[in-house]
Amino acid sequence: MIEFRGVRKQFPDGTVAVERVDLTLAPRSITVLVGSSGSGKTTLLRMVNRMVDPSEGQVRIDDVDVASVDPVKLRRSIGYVMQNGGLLPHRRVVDNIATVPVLRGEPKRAARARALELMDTVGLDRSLADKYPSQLSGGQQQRVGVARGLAVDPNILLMDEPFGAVDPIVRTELQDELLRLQRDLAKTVVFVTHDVDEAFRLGDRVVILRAGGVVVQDGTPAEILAAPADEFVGDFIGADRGRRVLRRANVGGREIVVDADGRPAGVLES
Ligand SMILES: Nc1ncnc2c1ncn2[C@@H]1O[C@H](COP(=O)(O)OP(=O)(O)OP(=O)(O)O)[C@@H](O)[C@H]1O
Repeated sequence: MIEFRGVRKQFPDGTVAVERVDLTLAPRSITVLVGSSGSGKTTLLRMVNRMVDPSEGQVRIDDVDVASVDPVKLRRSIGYVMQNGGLLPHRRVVDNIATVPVLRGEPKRAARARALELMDTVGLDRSLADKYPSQLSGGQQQRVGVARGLAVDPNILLMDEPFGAVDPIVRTELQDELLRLQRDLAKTVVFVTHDVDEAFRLGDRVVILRAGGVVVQDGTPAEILAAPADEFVGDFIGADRGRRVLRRANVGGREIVVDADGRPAGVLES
């Protein structure tokens, strides 16, 4: 379980990135932090593995204040997937995946064998193992990033806009893959995005932030859609603009559902 208790972050230049956040994230589920650029999502995420330390408050993992844990040790026990995969360009795919286990002292052969298994897990063909990141497509690179995040067999997986740099079709594939993986692996996932559709698709729970790092709403996608906390949230999720409004329509005696633009969205079961 990850807890943020009265967490605030003010950087030395005076910028307040996170303003007194209290959150408890359920284990083995996906929590998505969503908000526009600069709303403090990345800062909040990085406090979990101490890439950023809070100015006030505490972040606790399973009831231990992370401030009391050696940051290097902490970072090597938590999976971290960043935008563009964050891969080392001069290392082969298999070595990229095995990086942290090797740093932790695992024998190279065992780490490489496990890296190959992880390639299967994330849907990468093993024939790509000896390629360099630049020889892979964007989607394949993101999969390598996910495999690398899983390589230390972490309980917690932090994902910072991991699918931001790929086209919409690949993005949907990667989202499906993450949901499938999560059904099998059941990690505690904290996922950052600025895309509301991605947040609603992936999140068991969604935390909406606004500028200055203030949490404006926190709930399941259904709760947020049913009752946006305020105008800001309504506007942010597109409810106010009618973008998410679905209507019934009757076509040839069968009831279907159409979206705000009149496009068919599905059929209505009685
Ligand atoms: N090291 C730093 N020093 C000063 N200000 C910073 C630092 N890191 C981040 N900030 C500021 O803190 C605020 C929150 O940044 P953060 O990266 O957490 O936002 P974000 O919601 O993740 O944004 P994005 O979606 O653009 O990545 C921004 O105003 C940013 O400019």
